[in-house]
Amino acid sequence: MTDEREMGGPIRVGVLGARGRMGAEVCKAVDAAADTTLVAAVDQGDELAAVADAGAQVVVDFTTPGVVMDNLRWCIEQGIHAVVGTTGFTEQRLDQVRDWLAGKPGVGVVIAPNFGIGAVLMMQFAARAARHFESVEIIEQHHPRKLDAPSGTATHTARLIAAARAEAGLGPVPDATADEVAGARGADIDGVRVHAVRATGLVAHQEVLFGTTGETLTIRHDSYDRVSFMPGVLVAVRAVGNRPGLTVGLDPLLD
Ligand SMILES: NC(=O)C1=CN([C@@H]2O[C@H](COP(=O)(O)OP(=O)(O)OC[C@H]3O[C@@H](n4cnc5c(N)ncnc54)[C@H](OP(=O)(O)O)[C@@H]3O)[C@@H](O)[C@H]2O)C=CC1
Ligand SMILES: O=C(O)C1=N[C@H](C(=O)O)C[C@H](O)C1
Repeated sequence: MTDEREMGGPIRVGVLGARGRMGAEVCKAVDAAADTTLVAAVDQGDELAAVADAGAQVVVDFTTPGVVMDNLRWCIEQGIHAVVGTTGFTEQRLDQVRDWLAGKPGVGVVIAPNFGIGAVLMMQFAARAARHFESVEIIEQHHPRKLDAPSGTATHTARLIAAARAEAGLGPVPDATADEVAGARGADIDGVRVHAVRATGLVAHQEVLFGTTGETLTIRHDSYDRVSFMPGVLVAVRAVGNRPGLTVGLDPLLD
C-alpha cells in the first residue's frame, strides 16, 4: 500500500459505481483536480481487480447498500484506502468494517452519509439544537430513483439527535397518536420520526423541525446538484491515506 507522499504524485483514485449518478460526477471531479488522477472506473459487471491492476491508492465507492460491504472487504484486503458514500451503514456494519481494518493496520476508510459541506453543518446544528426542544421530526426529500428510505443522512441525523436528547435527559417526543394508518407518522429511528418524500425534480433535501412551547426551529439543507458533494469527496480522498482505521462522517476532516 502507498499513499501520495510515498509516490510523490497525484493520488491515484479508482471509482466504484462509476456509471451511476454520483460515480460519474466523482470521476469528473477526480479528473479535474490537480492533485488526484482517475486510474480506474468500475461499474456493475466489471472486475474489481481492475482497480488494483491500475495501482489505485484510494477507492471511492458510490454503489448500492447490497454490494458495498463486499467492495469494502476487498479494498481492505488489497490494502487500498476507501472513501464510501454508499448508504446502509448500520452499527453492525461499521463494527464489521472495524474488524476487517484491525487486520490491516495502515489502511484508512472514510464512510460519510453525506459529503455536502452544508449537509454536514445541518447535522451538526441539529445535534446542537436537539437538547433545547421537546419535539423533533425529520423530513427528507429525494429524487424518485433513490433505492433506500429513509436516507442515510436522515438516519444519521436521527441517531445524533437521539444521542443528544438522551444526554440531556429528555424523554420521548410527545405524541398522543392512538389510531394510526401505517406509515402516517413516518419511520421511528431511535425515537425520532423520519418522513421520506420522493418526487421528480428533487435531488437531496432535508428539514429538521424542532418544537417547544411557543416556537419552532427549522434547519434545512438543499443539494440542488450532485456537484455539491464533490468538495467533500475530495477532502476525504486527500485525507484518507493519513487516517488509518475507520472515520465515520466528514466532521473530523473539516475541523
Ligand atoms: N454520501 C453522500 O454524500 C451521497 C451518497 N449517495 C449514496 O450513494 C449511493 C449511490 O447513489 P447514486 O449514484 O444516486 O446511485 P446510482 O444507482 O445512480 O449508482 C450506483 C451505481 O453502482 C453500480 N453498481 C451496482 N453494483 C455494483 C458493483 N458490484 N460494482 C460496481 N458498481 C456497481 C450501479 O450499476 P447498475 O445501475 O447497473 O446496478 C450504478 O451504476 C446510494 O447509496 C446513495 O444513497 C448519494 C449521493 C450523495
Ligand atoms: O441517494 C441520494 O441521492 C443521496 N443519498 C445520501 C443519503 O441517503 O443520505 C446522501 C444524499 O441525501 C443524497
